[in-house]
Amino acid sequence: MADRGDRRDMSVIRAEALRKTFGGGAVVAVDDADFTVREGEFISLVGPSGCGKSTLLRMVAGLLDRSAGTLSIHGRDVTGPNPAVAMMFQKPTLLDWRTAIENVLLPSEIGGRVTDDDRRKAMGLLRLAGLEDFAFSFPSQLSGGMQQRVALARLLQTGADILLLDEPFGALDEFTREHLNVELMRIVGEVGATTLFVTHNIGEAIFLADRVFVMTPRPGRIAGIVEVPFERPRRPSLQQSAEFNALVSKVRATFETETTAGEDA
Ligand SMILES: Nc1ncnc2c1ncn2[C@@H]1O[C@H](COP(=O)(O)OP(=O)(O)OP(=O)(O)O)[C@@H](O)[C@H]1O
Repeated sequence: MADRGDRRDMSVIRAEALRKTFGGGAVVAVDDADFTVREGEFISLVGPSGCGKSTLLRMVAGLLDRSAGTLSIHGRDVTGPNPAVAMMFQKPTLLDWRTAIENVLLPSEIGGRVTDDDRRKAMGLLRLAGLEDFAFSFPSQLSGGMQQRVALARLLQTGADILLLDEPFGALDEFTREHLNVELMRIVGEVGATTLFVTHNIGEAIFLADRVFVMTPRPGRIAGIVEVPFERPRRPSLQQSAEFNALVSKVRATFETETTAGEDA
C-alpha cells in the first residue's frame, strides 16, 4: 500500500477553466478555476460571501452542472453524484426520531440491507468521533457540536473517500468550533480522506489545510493558492505563532490585491 507521501502525488480532483454562470450568464458564480487536489489532501476554500465557494463544491459533488471547462474525479468526467464523494452542510440534518447510531446507519440502509459489518463500522465511526457513549441518544439529547459529529460519522459511513464540507461548524460557537476543527483533522487524517472545506474564516482555513484556495467575488475566481507548511498534529496555540500570522497576512494580501485590481479595471 502506498504511504501518505506517495498518495499525495496522485490527483483525485482535477479542474480546468471551470466556469458556472446563473441567469443565462448574468451571474458568473465561478470563473476560470484551475486546480488539482491530491489524494489525502486537506484543502480549505476561503472567501467572502457570494464568491462562489458553495457553487464550486456543488459542481464537485455533481449536484450542479458546469457551464464550461473540465472537471474530473479519479480521472472520470463529473456528470452527476458519485459514491466516492459525500457532502456535509452547516445544519446537521439528522432525523430527530432516530438515535445517533440509527442516523449513522442511514447510508447503509439506503444502499440495501444493514449487515452486522455495517453496524460495527457505524459504532467504530461513532467511537472515532468520541460519541461511543451516545450511540443510543436522540439528536435532541445532544449538543449542536455532538450532532455535527454524528453527521460527520454518517458521512464516513457512506464509504466516500472525498469529503466536501460546506461550513460544517459555521452555526456553532467559537470554542466548540475550535475543538471540532482539531477533532476533524484527527478523524480525516485517520481515515485518509481527501477533504474540501469551505469557510469565511482565514485563520480556520489555514489551521486546517495543507493548501488554501483563496476565492474572490464578481466573478468568483481562485485568486491564489497558499501552501500551509505546518506539521501535523496541529494545536490551537499554533494560531498565535508569527509564522501562522504571516500566512494570514499572505491570504489577506491576495484578497486585497484582487479587490484593488477589480476596482481599478
Ligand atoms: N441557484 C442560483 N441561482 C442564481 N444565482 C445563484 C445560485 N446559486 C448561487 N448563485 C449566485 O452565485 C454567486 C455565488 O454563490 P455561492 O453560494 O456559491 O457563494 P458562497 O461563496 O458559497 O457564499 P456564502 O459564503 O454566502 O455561502 C452569488 O452571487 C449567488 O447569488
